[in-house]
Amino acid sequence: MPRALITDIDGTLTDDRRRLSTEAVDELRRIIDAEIPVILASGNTLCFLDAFSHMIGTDGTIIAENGGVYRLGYLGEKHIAGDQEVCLAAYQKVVDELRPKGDDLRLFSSRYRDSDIAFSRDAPAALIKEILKDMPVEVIDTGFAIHLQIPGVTKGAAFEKLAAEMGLAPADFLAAGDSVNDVSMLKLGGISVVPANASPEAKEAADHVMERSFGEGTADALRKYL
Ligand SMILES: O=C(O)COP(=O)(O)O
Ligand SMILES: [Mg+2]
Repeated sequence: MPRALITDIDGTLTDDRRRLSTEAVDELRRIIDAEIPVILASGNTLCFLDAFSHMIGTDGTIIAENGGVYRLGYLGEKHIAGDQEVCLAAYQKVVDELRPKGDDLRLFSSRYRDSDIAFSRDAPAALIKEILKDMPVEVIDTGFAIHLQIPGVTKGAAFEKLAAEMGLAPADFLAAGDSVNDVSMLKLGGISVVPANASPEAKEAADHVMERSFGEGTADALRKYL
């Protein structure tokens, strides 16, 4: 049985409007009080995750920017992976191509990002992938934002490094996620679960698809496996 948790946030602990599930928070606090280690893993920024970690009560062990940034505890070294300059050049190429056609592509929290680029879903990811097909970037549509990240910089890659720093193996973890940016960590978890709203790729990568959606489905998984 798992003895640690790694969980995504948007769509896994929240609903589709990013409203946090109080049921999920109650279950997280129960396992935190049982001294079960928790990694928060998100496409959001480090400062978002620091605030979230304090409000939930975890120890600040986080993966941000889909694995572009990760850190053990609040005081651990802030590891930065990838190359934001390459992602920025790719974003500019997309803007040059699509803004004249009226697509907005608003940047999300760019001043607080160290590794990736995230922007609004104002154009289909498939079109953005086509525009960037000759550039060394991954286009990741999480359902909440589109991210540009360097190949190999994933939540799963950061998960392996953080677990080692924690003296644990990925197989010791229950892994919970909802979207394509969680597949790499779902495949590494000892038991992987997704709520009913998860994307097809995430459902494919998971061991169990919960009956309920969003944070309530994840709360059911935490109750069942931790
Ligand atoms: O940042 C996003 O696009 C989605 O965030 P998540 O990884 O917590 O679901
Ligand atoms: Mg998510």
